[in-house]
Amino acid sequence: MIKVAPSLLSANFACLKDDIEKIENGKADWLHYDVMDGHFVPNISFGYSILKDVSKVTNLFLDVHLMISEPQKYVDEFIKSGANLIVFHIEAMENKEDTLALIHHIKENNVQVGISIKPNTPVDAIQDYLSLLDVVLVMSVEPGFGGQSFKEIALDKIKDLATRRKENSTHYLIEVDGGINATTGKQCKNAGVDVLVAGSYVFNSDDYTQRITSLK
Ligand SMILES: O=C(CO)[C@@H](O)[C@H](O)COP(=O)(O)O
Ligand SMILES: [Co+2]
Repeated sequence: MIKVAPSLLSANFACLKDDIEKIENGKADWLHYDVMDGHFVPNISFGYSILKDVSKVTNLFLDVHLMISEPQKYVDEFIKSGANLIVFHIEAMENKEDTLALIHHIKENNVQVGISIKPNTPVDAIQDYLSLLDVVLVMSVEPGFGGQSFKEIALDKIKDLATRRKENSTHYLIEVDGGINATTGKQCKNAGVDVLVAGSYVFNSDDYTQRITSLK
């Protein structure tokens, strides 16, 4: 069964607790938490203090998507604030040594680890890390904003990641993020995705449960 991870970026920040309860009651599997620093991406969202408060009002698995430069500098704060999964961008890393150190650091803290790739980054850029990852996050929009249109290039990457996983007996989940609705969600499902992130499709609706169900 596919997992659905509503992105809190499209929630009403003045009533976060209510919106979180609604998606939890609506059978969301994960809560996707988008962190933006105004440097790696041209937008600013929320950081670890809000994550800490969020973690106190939900039992949902907290999927933290770090769209920040130098993720190694801040990762401990997100670990302390209740992240269950930390996903960082390969484009934010300077070299292989730092990338491996960050992966191992997150794992040693008993938090799951993922790497994300932007639409123009090939799967080959993360080939060396695939066996170490719990999640690969394929961006189907340029990171930075909710409400954009799905880029089809993500479908080939999902298929490619599913093939590589089979060939190499690795275990990562394939997650897709950006422009997901019932139609694009189905395309991703057919390509072999495991986790659908959906922001505006879920939260710009009067019935979150119906939207989550339609993705499953
Ligand atoms: O990481 C991001 C955007 O950078 C996402 O998680 C968005 O928040 C998804 O929003 P929709 O495209 O589903 O509206
Ligand atoms: Co995201």
